[in-house]
Amino acid sequence: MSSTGRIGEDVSSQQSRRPTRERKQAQHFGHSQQSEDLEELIEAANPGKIAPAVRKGGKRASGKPSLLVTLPLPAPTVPQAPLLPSAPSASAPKIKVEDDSEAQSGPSSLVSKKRSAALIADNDDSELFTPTSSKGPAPKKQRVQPATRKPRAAPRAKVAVKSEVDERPEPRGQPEVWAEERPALCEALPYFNAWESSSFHWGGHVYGLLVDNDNERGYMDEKTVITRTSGGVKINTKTGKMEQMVDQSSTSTKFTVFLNNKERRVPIILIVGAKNEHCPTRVPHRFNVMGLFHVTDAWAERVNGVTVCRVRYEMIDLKAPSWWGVKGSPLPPRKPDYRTKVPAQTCSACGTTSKQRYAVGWMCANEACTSFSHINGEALNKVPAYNPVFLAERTKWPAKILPPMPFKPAPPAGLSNPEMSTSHSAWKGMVCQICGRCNSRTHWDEWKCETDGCTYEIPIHHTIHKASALAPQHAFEAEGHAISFNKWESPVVCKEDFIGYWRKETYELSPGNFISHYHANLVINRQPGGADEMLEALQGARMGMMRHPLEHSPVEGVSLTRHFGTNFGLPYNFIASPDTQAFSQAPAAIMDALNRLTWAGKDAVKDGSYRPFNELLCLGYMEDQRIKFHDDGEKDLGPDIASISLGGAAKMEFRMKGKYWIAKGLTAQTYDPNLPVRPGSQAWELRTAANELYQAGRMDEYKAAKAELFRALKNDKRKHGPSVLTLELRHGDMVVMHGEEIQLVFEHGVVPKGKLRFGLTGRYIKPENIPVEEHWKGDFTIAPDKVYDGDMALFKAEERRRKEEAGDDSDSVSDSEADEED
Ligand SMILES: O=C(O)CCC(=O)C(=O)O
Ligand SMILES: [Fe+2]
Repeated sequence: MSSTGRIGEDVSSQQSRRPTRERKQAQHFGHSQQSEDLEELIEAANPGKIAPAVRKGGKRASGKPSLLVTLPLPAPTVPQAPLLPSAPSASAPKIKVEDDSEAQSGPSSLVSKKRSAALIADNDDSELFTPTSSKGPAPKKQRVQPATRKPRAAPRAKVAVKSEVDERPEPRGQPEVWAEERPALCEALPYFNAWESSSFHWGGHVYGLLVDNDNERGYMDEKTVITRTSGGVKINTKTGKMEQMVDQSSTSTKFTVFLNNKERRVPIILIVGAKNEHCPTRVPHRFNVMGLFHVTDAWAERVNGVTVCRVRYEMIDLKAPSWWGVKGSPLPPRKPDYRTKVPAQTCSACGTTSKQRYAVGWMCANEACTSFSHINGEALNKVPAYNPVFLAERTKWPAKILPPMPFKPAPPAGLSNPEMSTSHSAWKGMVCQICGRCNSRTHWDEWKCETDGCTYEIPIHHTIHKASALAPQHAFEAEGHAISFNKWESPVVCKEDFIGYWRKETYELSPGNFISHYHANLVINRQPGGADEMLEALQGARMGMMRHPLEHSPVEGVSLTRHFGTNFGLPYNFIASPDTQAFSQAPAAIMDALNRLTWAGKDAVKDGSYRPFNELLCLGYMEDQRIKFHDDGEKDLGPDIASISLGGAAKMEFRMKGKYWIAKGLTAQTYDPNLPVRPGSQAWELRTAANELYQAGRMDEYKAAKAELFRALKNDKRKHGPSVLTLELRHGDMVVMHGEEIQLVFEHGVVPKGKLRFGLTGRYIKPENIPVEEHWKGDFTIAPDKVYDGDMALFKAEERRRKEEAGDDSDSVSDSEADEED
C-alpha cells in the first residue's frame, strides 16, 4: 500500500502544466441575481422593430391558424458556425499573486466574510479551515458569470499564503491527487464531499479531512499531523484575529467521530491546503491530497480558559517518504521505532491516566478533574511546545486491515452502459488518471482533464432513451386528457380548460399574474416534431451544453450550476457572441420546441401583450441535478416565459420571496389594522380576519384575533413563503408564466426525477439593448403549414371520426369548433 505521491518528480514540469482551458462565461441562464431590485424595468420594446408576430389566417378548411414570426433585422453578417461548443479562448489565464489583504478584499472572501458570520451563529467551524460557508440563508437564485473571462482554475501562484513569496523549501515530490478549486475537490473525491466544513463524516466516521487554515496550534511533519477539531472560532475583537473563543466539547460528534475512527480502525485521508502554515514545504496546489492516516490520539485541553479538542494522526505507511517532506532531507527510517512511547502518568486527583504530550510537563486530560490542563499546578495560558517524543511516536497499522477506499478514485466505470450515461456518477467529478487533478464535469458532450497539456479524457456515449424508459411513472399518461397531480394553496385559484388534447390549468398567483400548465398526452407527444421526437433528437445533438460558473460561489473557487445548459436566439446582455447560437443554427428539435412554446405563449396571454419568444434556453439535467429557487426577472426580459419538459418528470414549485412574504416590523403595540395585507404573505388570513373585526368595530374579538396573530407570527421562523403551487410536470408538458409579479414577488425551482430531463424555456429579450449586429440570431421563420396549432386539426378530425363512428351525423360542426364559435 503506498500512501505517497510521486517522489522526486521535477517540480518545474508540474508547474508548467498550467490550466489554460478557460471557463466559458456569461450566458443568459435566466437566473437574475437581484431581480427583486430590478423595478427599474427598461422601456418596453419598440414595437416597430418587430413584424406583426402572428398573421392569423381566416378560418381555413384545416382550421389551422398560420403563424409567421420574423424579426426584420439585418441579414447575418457573422459567419455561421457549426453546431459545436464554442472554442475555448487561447489566452492563458492571468496569474495573480495574492497576499492576505487581497484575499480578504476579493469577491470570494467578501462572500466568505459575510457567510462566516452566519456560520459562527450556527457554531460551524469551517471558517477556520477554509473560507467556506453555507448555513446562512438559502442562496438566492444565481446567474452565471458575466462575460469577463476568468481562468478555469487558479494557478499555483494565486493561493493566498501569509507572505507573497512562500519561502518554505521545495517538497520531495508531488501529490498524486490535487485540486485548484474547492468545488472540483468536493465533486471528484467521494471521501471529501464536504462543501462547508473541514471534514467529511458520514455514518459516525470521518473519511476525509482538509487541513488548511488551522494555523494557531497545529503541527505537521512528514509522518505526523495534529489538528484541533472544528467549532468555536470567532473573531477576537481585541486582536482582530480568528481565534478559539467558544469551548469545544469532547462529547460533541465533531470530536467523537475521530474517536470512532481510532477505535474502529477506519483510516482518514488528509488533504493539505496551501493556507496551512505547518506543512514543512511549499505545496504545489491549492488542495493537495496527502494520503492515508489513522487517528493515534485525541484529547481535550484548556488554554486561556477555552477548551479545545485536538487529534493526532499518523501516516499509515511510515516507511515510504512523503511527497511533502523537505526535498533532500533524510528519508524516513525503513524500520520505524514502534517502541519508544511518551510517558503516561496517573492523576492523583482523579485517577485518570494521561500522556505527557507537552515538553514542559505532564497535565491531566480529564475535563472533569480540578487538575485539568494544569502543568505543575498552573493553568495553561498558552499552548506549550509538544513533547518531541510524543511527536516521534510511531504506531503500527496492522497490514491485514485494508483501507476502505483508495485516495485516488478510479474513473466512473461503465459510462457506456445505457443506465450510466446520465447517472450521478457521470457528472459528479473525476480525478485525472494522468496528472491527478480533480475535475468537475463541465461539458455535456465531453469530459476532459482541465490541466493544460494533459490529454486525459473520459469518453462519453450518450445513450438515446425513450420517454417511457426515463419516467416509468408516465404510466399515468393518457391517450385522453392527462390527469393533473398539481397542488396549490389559497390565495392561488385554479381555472381549468380543455384545448383539443391538452388539459390546461391556469393558476392565478396574484391579480393578473398567472401560471398556465398545459398537460400533454400520449397523442400530442407522438406527433411529428412532438415531445417524443424532440427528446430523442436532443439526446443525440451536440449543442455545447455545459455547467456554467456561478457569479457568487457559495464556497471558495468557482462553483458550477447543477445542470447543463446552452442557449439559442438573441444573445443576452454582454455575451461573447460565440456563446449564443443563432436560431438558424439550432437543431430542428430546438425549433420544434420554440414552435410549441410560441403556441402556448399566445394561447395563455390573450391581453395583447404577448411578444414572440426570441431566445430559448435549453437546460439538461442528469440524475440528481436541479435548479434551485430563483426568478427569471432580469430587466431585459419580457414578462412572459414558457417552458417545455422533456424526458423525466419534475416538480416545479412556486413560493413567495422572503422579502414579500415575511410580515416585517409588526409589533402588537404598533399594529395598524388599516394597512393593506398582501394575500399569501405571512399570516395573511389571520391579519385579514383581525382587520375585518376592527373595521366592523368588534373590538373585543379584534383584540383576541390580534393576540392569536402575534402568537402565530412568533412561532413562525420561516424565511420565505411556503410553496403555494407545485406543478407535477411530465414529458411534453408546457408551462407559461405571465406577469411581472411572478418573477418579482415569487420564485420558482425545479427538481427533476429520474436520470435525464430537458427543460427548454422561451423568453422575449428586449432587443434594444442587444447590439444590432447580433439581432439576426433571434430571427426565425416557421412555414405556415408547420406552425404548431396545439394539434387542434388532428383533434377535430378525430372528433369528427368518433362522431361518424357513433353514427352521430346530425351536426357536421365538431364540439370544439362549436366551442370556438361560442
Ligand atoms: O427546467 C425547467 O423546466 C425550468 C428551468 C428554469 O426555471 C429556468 O431556466 O429559469
Ligand atoms: Fe426559471
